[in-house]
Amino acid sequence: MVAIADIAAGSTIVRERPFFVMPRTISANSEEEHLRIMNGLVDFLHPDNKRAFFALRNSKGHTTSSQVKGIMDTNAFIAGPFPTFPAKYAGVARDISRVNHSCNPNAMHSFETATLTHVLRAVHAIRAGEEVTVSYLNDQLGMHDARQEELCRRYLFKCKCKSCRLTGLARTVSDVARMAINESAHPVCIMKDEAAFRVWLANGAVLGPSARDANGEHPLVAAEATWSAMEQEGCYEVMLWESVLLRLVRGYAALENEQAVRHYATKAAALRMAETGEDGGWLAVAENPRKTEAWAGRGEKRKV
Ligand SMILES: C[S@@+](CC[C@H](N)C(=O)[O-])C[C@H]1O[C@@H](n2cnc3c(N)ncnc32)[C@H](O)[C@@H]1O
Repeated sequence: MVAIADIAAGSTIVRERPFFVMPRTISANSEEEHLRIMNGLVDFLHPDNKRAFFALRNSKGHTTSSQVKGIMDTNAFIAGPFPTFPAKYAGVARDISRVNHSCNPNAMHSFETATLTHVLRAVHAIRAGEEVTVSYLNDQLGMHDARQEELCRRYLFKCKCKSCRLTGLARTVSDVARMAINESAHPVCIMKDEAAFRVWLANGAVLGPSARDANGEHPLVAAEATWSAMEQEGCYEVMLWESVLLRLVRGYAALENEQAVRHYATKAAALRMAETGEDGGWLAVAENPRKTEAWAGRGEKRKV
């Protein structure tokens, strides 16, 4: 899929009802039952949709028991969750199923249970003519060889994305950056960084911008390094990105750096929009940094 116009960060690229949605597994050891249901659902499609379904790529070829299964295994995306049945669901769609994979993707898709639609949104600004990509990986923070192994095992292709085409030192730099993001995303690490940041923030008005935190680091320099690694690799780890951006916004608000607060709050708004379709209150912060709690906190400290 290629963008035919410039697309703003966080905005919707495609919103699409899947041909159908079904549980990814029916129950253990019931491959036959699963196949029977899948074939039944395809038979039931409107002829136009059935043609479009069979026009989708089948990368599994003869390695699967049927063409329908091969197409599903190649193209299905996660759907749900649905409140009625606690299983993982998969959906397949005419356009969204055409989106190629990148280990440094510029879009992400989510599923709206209320409207039964797949939504594809931009993670950052995409220019007209650029390919729109998502990640197929379970572990996007894996290093080059691990990513290639997962894509080859699950989808039988050798990834040719920008990150996978890196060689030599550039590949090592990318692998090391992903490893660092992975470490920062560990819940213990997030909690430790947050605790150190809080101490720094509490003393912020006294310590000033060059102060070190309880870890011996400047918390904003550390958070900025993590954020720039995430941007470089296109890996916005769910557990991590919001805590890092929140730290940057609060920290720069404490230092009364309006431009930096705007910058990071705008990034957070776009990522929240890409994930959920809502900005999570980040746009209000970007519009008025002086109204944030951390800004007021520093003012209060000064009066003491
Ligand atoms: C869901 S389909 C994507 C749409 C497909 N390119 C098409 O033409 O319909 C997935 C298949 O596209 C190809 N593909 C997707 N991303 C790729 C990538 N980064 N590098 C190489 N092939 C890729 C692989 O053959 C993969 O099995």
